[in-house]
Amino acid sequence: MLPRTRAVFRERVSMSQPLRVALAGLGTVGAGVVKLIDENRALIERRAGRPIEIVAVSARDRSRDRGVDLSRFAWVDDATTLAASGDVDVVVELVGGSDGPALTLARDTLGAGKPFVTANKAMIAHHGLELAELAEQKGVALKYEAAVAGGIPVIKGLREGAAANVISHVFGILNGTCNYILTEMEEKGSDFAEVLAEAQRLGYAEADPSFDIDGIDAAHKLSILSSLAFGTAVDFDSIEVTGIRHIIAADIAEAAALGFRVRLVGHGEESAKGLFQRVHPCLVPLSHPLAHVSGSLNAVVAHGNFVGRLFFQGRGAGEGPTASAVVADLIDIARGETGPAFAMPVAALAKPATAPAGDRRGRAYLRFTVADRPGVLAEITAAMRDAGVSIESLIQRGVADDGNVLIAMVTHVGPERAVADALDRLAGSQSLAGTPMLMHILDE
Ligand SMILES: NC(=O)C1=CN([C@@H]2O[C@H](COP(=O)(O)OP(=O)(O)OC[C@H]3O[C@@H](n4cnc5c(N)ncnc54)[C@H](O)[C@@H]3O)[C@@H](O)[C@H]2O)C=CC1
Ligand SMILES: N[C@@H](CC=O)C(=O)O
Ligand code: NA
Repeated sequence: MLPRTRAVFRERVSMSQPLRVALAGLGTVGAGVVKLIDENRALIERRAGRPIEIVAVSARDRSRDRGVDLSRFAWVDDATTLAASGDVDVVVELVGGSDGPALTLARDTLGAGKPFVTANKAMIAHHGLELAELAEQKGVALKYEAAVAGGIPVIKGLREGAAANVISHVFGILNGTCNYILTEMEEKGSDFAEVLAEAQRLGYAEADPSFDIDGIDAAHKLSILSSLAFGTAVDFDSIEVTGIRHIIAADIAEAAALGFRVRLVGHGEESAKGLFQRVHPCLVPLSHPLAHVSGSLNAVVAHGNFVGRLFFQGRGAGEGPTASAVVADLIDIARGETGPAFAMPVAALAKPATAPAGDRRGRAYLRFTVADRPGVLAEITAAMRDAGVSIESLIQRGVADDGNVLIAMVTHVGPERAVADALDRLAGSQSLAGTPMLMHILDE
């Protein structure tokens, strides 16, 4: 054992050495990290207390022009070998995918006792607890600020800033692609497919964009946020997930006529009934701040028992904002941070039961496309009456090109199970020309 003065001296020396970074994945985010470190190098060194230097990179295609000079870095064909390299202090994974090379690299890096940074919410949602345990055993950091809400420092905000609070709710707009699509449809009346293609071009969408539009990406992020907010084990499997695929332009127009905007919202709540988590398109009243979160912006709201309501907003996707979060994690590591990856050590995380959705109360939006004949509206309202659902407002639009009529309504506050019951009563009705659309209303 070194005498104390020599140990302190050795630590000072290593803290003044550059932090040597290996980067796996040079797509939207990876290229952004290279650009950010190049542009803000001097500032980062002052803030981190030591230089942060990329020393090795790996991607599928070596020849692609990414707008950055890669010739100064060692090129590695097999990213999984980066973990074992003696020249690398920390590995950054920006490849994606919950399993495969990303997971191998995470296990190998942490297993080798090196810190690991990732933007990969799919991997953290599915394997975060295992990786966090490994990081704890090895006494190194597992960091993933970019994985939730891109550039917004919401992981830090909940894990550190709000750490002294009991948090009862966390909810927000967690997918930039969906928010961009919904906003463009609302503002320009654009077509869904056309806007999705633009979101892909801008680098917002996942490799498989169905993860975005079917709500899976938002669910990955929600599972992580809930864990941080409530001190519970990450629980992706119990999340109820509905995406935006079935929203039509008329829903957006009717919502606007009724005083709402449509947003994909991830919602986590912990109560005596257990943990409730849902991702679903919601109608958000214009008076609510989330209604004004547009384009690729994300926002997260959390309620703490001492701090009150917190509202985080910023860019949730894209090269610059995501790189900003990745490099912030590197700065923490350069400063010597090694705390638990989640709200507390993995063994201390609670495992609550799943709270039943039907017990919840609220208002709902329902849209029916129906045949234009007498008695149809009466049939729908009778199903509502029989299920105990009270209607607050209702719009019926005239005959469309296909001969159908659109009926949109907002219910009064009531149990969600009653609305589900009304829809069950109408299932198979000859009057309906398509599956009804149900969206809950965000009233908190
Ligand atoms: N694009 C965005 O706005 C955001 C992305 N993320 C996450 O960041 C990660 C990266 O996303 P993007 O940069 O958008 O993806 P991308 O598809 O643009 O880039 C992926 C990169 O990984 C490389 N790659 C693929 N397989 C590889 C392998 N076996 N070995 C080495 N490299 C390999 C590809 O060649 C490419 O350079 C994903 O986990 C994504 O979910 C997180 C927040 C925002
Ligand atoms: N595909 C994601 C990217 C960031 O996480 C999104 O659209 O939000
Ligand atoms: Na973030």
